[in-house]
Amino acid sequence: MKRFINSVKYAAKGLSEIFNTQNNFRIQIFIGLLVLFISLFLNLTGIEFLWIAFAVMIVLLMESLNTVIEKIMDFINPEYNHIVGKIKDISAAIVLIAAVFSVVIGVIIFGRAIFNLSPKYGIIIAIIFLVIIVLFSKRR
Ligand SMILES: Nc1ncnc2c1ncn2[C@@H]1O[C@H](COP(=O)(O)OP(=O)(O)OP(=O)(O)O)[C@@H](O)[C@H]1O
Repeated sequence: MKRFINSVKYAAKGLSEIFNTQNNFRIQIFIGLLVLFISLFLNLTGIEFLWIAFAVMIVLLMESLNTVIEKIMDFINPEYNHIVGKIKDISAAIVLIAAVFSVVIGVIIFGRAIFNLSPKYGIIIAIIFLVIIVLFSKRR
């Protein structure tokens, strides 16, 4: 039991490290709180609440992963390095994909609950995102 409590303590230290050093994490927590709070006032189904919770948490998870990767890279190679730059860029891309996924979930669920919008608009956003990746990624 003591070991479990210690693990929770270390995890809490990790969380406060991310919170104190990452501006994006703080913004994502603020937006997440707002989204979760608003969802309480909407007539959502259990599954929709689940997707909203998932959307909020997946961004925080990926931002934490991004922070870990950045810190590892800074530790093993503090100097400017082309490969380090690429790894950090890809790590940032992971967060972006999660964020767009969350927006898609939000548009589908909030769109229906607030504006009676078709879920297809969420899919259209996902299509636009994927098309942008294809169009703007220059092949080398
Ligand atoms: N050591 C490095 N070598 C090459 N490019 C780097 C290096 N460090 C950062 N970069 C470039 O700068 C971008 C931002 O990196 P940085 O580590 O500052 O992340 P950040 O998103 O600003 O996070 P944080 O504010 O938490 O440090 C990277 O995606 C990469 O393109």
